[in-house]
Amino acid sequence: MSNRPIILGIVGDSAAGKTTLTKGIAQVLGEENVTVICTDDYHRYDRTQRAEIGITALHPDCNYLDIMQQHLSLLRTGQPILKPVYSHKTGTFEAPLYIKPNKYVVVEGLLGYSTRAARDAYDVKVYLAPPESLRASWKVRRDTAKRGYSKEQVLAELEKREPDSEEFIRPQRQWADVVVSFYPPSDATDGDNPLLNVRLVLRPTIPHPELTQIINPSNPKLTRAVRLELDRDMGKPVDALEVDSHATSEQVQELEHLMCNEMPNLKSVCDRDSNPELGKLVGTTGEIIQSNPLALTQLLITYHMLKAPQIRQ
Ligand SMILES: Nc1ncnc2c1ncn2[C@@H]1O[C@H](COP(=O)(O)OP(=O)(O)OP(=O)(O)O)[C@@H](O)[C@H]1O
Ligand SMILES: O=C(CO)[C@H](O)[C@H](O)COP(=O)(O)O
Repeated sequence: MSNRPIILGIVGDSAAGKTTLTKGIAQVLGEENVTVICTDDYHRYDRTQRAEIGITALHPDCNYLDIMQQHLSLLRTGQPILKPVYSHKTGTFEAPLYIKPNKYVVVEGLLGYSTRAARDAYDVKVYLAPPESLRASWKVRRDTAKRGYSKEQVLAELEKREPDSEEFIRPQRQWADVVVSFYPPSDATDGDNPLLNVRLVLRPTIPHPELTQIINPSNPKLTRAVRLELDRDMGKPVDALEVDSHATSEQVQELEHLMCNEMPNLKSVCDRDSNPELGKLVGTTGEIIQSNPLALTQLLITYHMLKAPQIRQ
């Protein structure tokens, strides 16, 4: 089918930032063009049952991965699904939802790359890997504010989940085309809420924008806060692009133009005036923060979504 939806996967551990990044991408692509699927809806057991059985939500046996896989295959060919619904508010299941895929589908969750058939459904695969200490602080803040847990409960849950994180979640990093790690700068002074840098691991599994100009020493202005280097990730050679939080808008825009000039469709996205939400984040006290590393991450992923129709079989 030539005009099937383009499917983006965003996988990572709990509170790694999947929903936050998904919202940013959907905003850039136009909410009306995007169907968002959270794979938490494929949990096999509700919260009480999980506690009784002594299984964590991260374990493959705790999820209907076969049904998730079937649904991904249906969405890939543009067909509708009847999706289960899990509520984080109540910890129980609600009535299923009829979902017809839009032009773009973003599938975010814990175990999206855990089977070969599921992995085959995506056009672009992203894995989120913040440092564990940052993820823990995000999880404490989010679960106490929005999911009705105490700080002690969240910390105990993180400890209980660690073996499953190690066995089932983190190995999925190897399947990603892009690994995104937001991290605090080494000289961060802003308590637990510093503006974050980003490191983007670019695997040669999809064609990335031509960015080698960045490592050209004739452009030293760009190399300070924006760096591209050759590296290894899980033993395999990769490019690693780093953008510091103090990169100026001018520096970031130079990088953006390298991407945007290659992709005519992306030009309208790159225009900050028509996309004022690019890189915007809600801070701890509800304040709006502008993050250039986030803006660039959103743009790179959007680049791949827009480019996917040109390279799909
Ligand atoms: N790029 C970021 N910069 C700053 N804070 C972030 C960023 N991404 C996520 N956070 C913080 O981390 C919290 C958890 O993020 P989010 O809800 O997106 O995680 P998730 O991976 O979708 O979690 P879950 O799988 O448990 O639903 C957010 O409420 C936000 O406070
Ligand atoms: O890791 C998670 C992903 O969001 C959740 O904790 C998991 O979905 C279980 O949900 P709950 O915390 O509501 O019991």
